[in-house]
Amino acid sequence: MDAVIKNFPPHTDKGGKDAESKSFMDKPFTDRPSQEEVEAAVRTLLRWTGDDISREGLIETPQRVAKAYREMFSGYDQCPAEELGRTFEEVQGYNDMVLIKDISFHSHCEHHMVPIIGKAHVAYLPDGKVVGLSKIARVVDIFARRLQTQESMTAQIAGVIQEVLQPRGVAVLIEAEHMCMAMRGIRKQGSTTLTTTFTGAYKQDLQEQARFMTMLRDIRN
Ligand SMILES: Nc1nc2c(ncn2[C@@H]2O[C@H](COP(=O)(O)OP(=O)(O)OP(=O)(O)O)[C@@H](O)[C@H]2O)c(=O)[nH]1
Ligand SMILES: [Zn+2]
Repeated sequence: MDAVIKNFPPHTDKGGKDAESKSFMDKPFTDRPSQEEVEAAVRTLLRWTGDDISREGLIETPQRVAKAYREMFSGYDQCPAEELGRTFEEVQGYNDMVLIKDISFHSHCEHHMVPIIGKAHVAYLPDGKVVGLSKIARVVDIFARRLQTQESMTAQIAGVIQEVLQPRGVAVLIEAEHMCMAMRGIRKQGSTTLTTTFTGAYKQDLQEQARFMTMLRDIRN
């Protein structure tokens, strides 16, 4: 698996503006440690909690955590652009908004590595072709299963859809609760953060933006 990942350009190898703008399209380069190294690191963290790593309930925890991390961070093994590669043109000339709302996701904040739990709402204005609806949700999941800030994730989702599908515009709204603000630190439960990214017509035309927001709101009420 690692060999496959390494065939993709490293995301740190930004040779210029083009390379940077395409960086979200590739699978990030990861130089993964061995299973033994990961399990040792988890044992260190367990000791950091103050618990006894030799007690029965914790013996297999390092192995379980390593497995859970591979699942929760599987987005590093996937290329979001690939998911959008298959499009459909036979849609009877439909070129109005396609809105996929309430795409639930779990991510992890890159500052504290604790969960971000939220929903993404994604709309685009087709330009002659549409993409399978599930593929939009797959793109959300791929970016969610990486270490994130909510701002980056919002921009990445909009960016890859705009770049690969080339619609007239993309609108992304994410609403999420950050556990690093609820479980620790400031400890504010129930506070939600909203972020938006608009491209193309959604950026240029405030009426299109308003239509997106209205459709989200009206469907809810
Ligand atoms: N902008 C942004 N900030 C985030 C996100 N997730 C977490 N944060 C914030 O990242 C900041 C990190 O701040 P630091 O002062 O470096 O770290 P800290 O001492 O743990 O901060 P506190 O959470 O205030 O205790 C915090 O204010 C978090 O609320 C995100 O997705 N976007
Ligand atoms: Zn955080």
